[in-house]
Formats: sequence, structure tokens, C-alpha cells
Amino acid sequence: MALAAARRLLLHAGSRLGRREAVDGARRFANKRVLVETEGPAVMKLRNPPVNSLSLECLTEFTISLEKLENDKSIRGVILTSECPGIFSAGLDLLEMYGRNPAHYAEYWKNVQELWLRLYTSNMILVSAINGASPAGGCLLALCCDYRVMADNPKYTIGLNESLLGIVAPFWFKDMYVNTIGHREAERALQLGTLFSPAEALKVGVVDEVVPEDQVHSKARSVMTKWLAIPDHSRQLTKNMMRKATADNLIKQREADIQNFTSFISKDSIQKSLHMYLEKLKQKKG
Ligand SMILES: CCCCCCCC/C=C/CC(=O)SCCNC(=O)CCNC(=O)[C@H](O)C(C)(C)COP(=O)(O)OP(=O)(O)OC[C@H]1O[C@@H](n2cnc3c(N)ncnc32)[C@H](O)[C@@H]1OP(=O)(O)O
Repeated sequence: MALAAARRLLLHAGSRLGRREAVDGARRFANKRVLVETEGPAVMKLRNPPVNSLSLECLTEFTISLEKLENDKSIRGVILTSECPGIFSAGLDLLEMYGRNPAHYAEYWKNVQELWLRLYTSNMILVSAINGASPAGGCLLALCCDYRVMADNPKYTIGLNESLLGIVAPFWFKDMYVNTIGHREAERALQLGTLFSPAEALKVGVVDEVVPEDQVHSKARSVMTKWLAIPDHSRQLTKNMMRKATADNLIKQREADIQNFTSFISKDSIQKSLHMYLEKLKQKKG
């Protein structure tokens, strides 16, 4: 009986913390939805097919992987990318925000906040290799990074498109957008729910560089090498100086933000909008 309980505990810890294993001499650890290679510049790959939507499980595994990397002092930078062909991340999982109960919405939002705060305030250098579509929460992940490299494929778009879904980007999504592309561009893009092509994203500053698709990873690695040459303490203090106010703005009102999200997303009108959007996604398939 005691043995069975201990085994259950171990299994639970194993699935929460992921496994660290040696494969072909490369160090890596993985859980179901996130694979992390720690040989050379660390690379974190999202693998939640079909579209890397940020389900509660995916958010949790992402946050745990990030925490593990933060705790490993030998790791100074991480490249964030996707293992799903053509998709960086479809953003927050619509099925976590549709047809559930308020307690679920609150739990989900708490985890979205947690991941964002960890990513946005990470001491590590974060470079995103955007190798596919990156709407809404997908764009949010990229915006948290210190540098964004995007594949030059016009089929891939990036942006905060919440208004197209009949929902509103929360103030901290908006703050980060304003920090990145400026108030006027953010105001327009947020109202229109603009999804930028790579060329447009580069022009407006949503991404820092656009490269041929087969060079996204090598470019991200060379960017990382350049950033790694900067002393950590000065870079980290500078990053903190630039981002602290934006992060603090959420930290001081986390509970209120959860309440706002929960009551907003529970509204019949919002649920109806999400239903229509999900139906549109289905119909697109024909
Ligand atoms: C006061 C406070 C207010 C706070 C308000 C709320 C704020 C919430 C903020 C939300 C941010 C978000 O991230 S919302 C999510 C936005 N995401 C999108 O709009 C992307 C939608 N998806 C697509 O455009 C496309 O799927 C794609 C371009 C990403 C990929 O296209 P592709 O053709 O390759 O694949 P399919 O469209 O056929 O999709 C396959 C499969 O996946 C399902 N899917 C897609 N996206 C999502 C998603 N985000 N969540 C859950 N599921 C998703 C899609 O429906 C298909 O499912 P089926 O195979 O079952 O049909």
C-alpha cells in the first residue's frame, strides 16, 4: 500500500518534471508537449499537435520546463521554436475558454499569467525562431523574447488578432505590443486584429528579422551567439529595467485580472462569439 502510494508520487513527479535523458550524446529533457535540448544553445520546442495551442497541460509543461532551465545556471539563453510543421503556436486554446465553468476559466487564466510573467521577466536570453503561424497567444510568446526571427513564408502570419474573435486582448498583451511596435501601430493593429505577413511584421517591428525558411534555426543560433557575448549581469539588469514596470502592472492586479477574465469570458455574448469562431475554423476545412 505504502509502496503503491510512493510509486504514484514518483510517477506524478516524473510527469511534472519531465525526464532528463542522453540521446546521441545530446542532453535533453522532455515532457509530452515540450522538448528541450540543452546541448549548445538550449532549444525549447513546442510539440502539441496539431497547432501548438496552449492548453492547460501545455502551459503547465512549458512553465515547468522554463523553470528547470532557469534553475540550471549553465544555461544562459534559450531558442523558442515549434516542432509542428507550419505552426509556431495557434495561441491560447480556445477549448479552454469555451463551454467550461468559471472555476476552470480562473485556473486557466492563472496559468496563462504565470507563463507570461516567467517568460517576460526571464533572466535568460530568449530568441524565437518563428517557423509558422503565430496568432494571438502565439504572438505573445514571441513578443516575450528578446529577439524574433521569422521564416519568410507569406502563409505564416503573426499578430494579436483577438478582436477578430470578438474578444479583447488583455491590458498586459496590449502593454507588450505597445512596448514593441509603439502606441499608434499597436492601437491600429489591436482594433483591426491584424495578422501581419512576415514582410509586414518586419516593417512594423513585430519581428526583428525575416529569413528564408530553411535558415530560421541557424539565424536564431547566430543571434544567440551575439547576445551571449554580452556580460550577463549588465544585460540582465538592463532587461529588468526595460520590462519591470510592464510586469509589475500585472503583478499588482493579478487577482483582479483573473476575475475580469472569468466574468468576461463567461458572458453569453462572448461564448457565442467564440462558438462562431470555432465553427468558422471547422468550416474552413470544407
Ligand atoms: C477583460 C479581460 C478580457 C480577456 C479576454 C480574453 C483574452 C484571451 C486572449 C486570447 C488570446 C488567444 O490566443 S485566443 C486564440 C487565437 N488563435 C487563433 O485565432 C488561431 C486560430 N487558428 C487558426 O487560425 C488556424 O488553426 C491556424 C492558422 C493556426 C492553423 O491552420 P491549419 O489550417 O493548419 O489548421 P486548422 O485550422 O485546420 O486547425 C486544426 C485544428 O486545430 C484547432 N485549432 C486551431 N486553433 C486553435 C486554438 N487556438 N485553440 C484550440 N483549437 C484550435 C482547429 O479548430 C482544428 O480542430 P479540428 O481538427 O478539431 O477541426
